Amino acid sequence: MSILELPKVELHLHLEGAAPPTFIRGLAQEKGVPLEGVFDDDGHYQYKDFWDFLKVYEAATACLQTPQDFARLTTAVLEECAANGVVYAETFLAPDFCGGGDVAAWKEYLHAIQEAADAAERDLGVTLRGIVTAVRHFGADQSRKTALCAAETAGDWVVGFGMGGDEKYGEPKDYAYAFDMAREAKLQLTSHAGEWNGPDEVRASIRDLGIKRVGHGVRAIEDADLIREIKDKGVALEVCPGSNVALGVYSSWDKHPIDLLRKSGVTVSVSTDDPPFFHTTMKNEYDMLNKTFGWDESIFRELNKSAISSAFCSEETRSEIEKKLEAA
Ligand SMILES: O=c1[nH]cnc2c1ncn2[C@@H]1O[C@H](CO)[C@@H](O)[C@H]1O
Repeated sequence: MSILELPKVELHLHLEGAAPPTFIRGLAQEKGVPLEGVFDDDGHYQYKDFWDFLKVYEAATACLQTPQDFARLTTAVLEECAANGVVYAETFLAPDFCGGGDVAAWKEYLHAIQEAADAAERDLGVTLRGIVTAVRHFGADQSRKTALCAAETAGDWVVGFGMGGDEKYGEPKDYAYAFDMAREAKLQLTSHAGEWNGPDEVRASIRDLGIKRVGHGVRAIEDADLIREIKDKGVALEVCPGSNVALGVYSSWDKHPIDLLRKSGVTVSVSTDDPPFFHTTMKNEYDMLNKTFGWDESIFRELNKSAISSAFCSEETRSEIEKKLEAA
């Protein structure tokens, strides 16, 4: 089987960040929302660096205003996932963009998102689960509101709690209260770390937030003790190589540490992060990993098996997806 056609598991996907540009432009036009500076002349998302990317991301998200808009977004994103052979995805959902952290409003948005996801599972064969996500640069107070939204909707579908955004803002321990609240609600935990900051950020996030997965985490490669700790604790890294190259964390694919991380025995998975922003897809990630590091079918099969084993879903869902992976 061609590696591009393999069934795939994707654990690190921001829902708004996966919005196709045509979808955002259509919605902005419908609602009369100006989108200055969001797109270049060719209609692609444009940004100067990571911090500008965060601003453009938030500007594009401004035209997503109702639960129905998020339902349509979910459908558009899952169509892309299915076209790339993704059979299971976990997506970051930010209550900040879905009612501003108000629990009642969040429940309405979530209901709409879940309905669209159920339809896509039925029609396209792609299973989605949600990770409610705080945005770090919105601050620790806001992260508590987000954690309350997460705790109030924790269950079979909202399976995790996480944090994304600017890791140069504050410190992991500032967000410990939010992560504690989520843990008490039986949510599984992940946080972005070691994308822009170095190994100490990953170490502090594992220690102070009790996370079992790290978003990116790639800069852990700079510290052999940390690599040992990550393996000992069974922490898995959600690696997004195309994102890291597009944003300039690494200057080219051949400088990316994913192959070294895998060879050192760290559990890694592969995701697209915010695919249209980074001109990537899951098929493109596989293609580039194959071309750059010679990853073959057996490595990709191994990768997907270990990704589903570190997924946050129920055991029942996990074994259904495992069957799908084995059947192909
Ligand atoms: O590549 C990334 N690195 C760090 N944070 C990100 C990235 N992509 C998106 N977000 C953050 O996630 C939030 C929504 O889930 C976005 O608001 C953005 O701050």
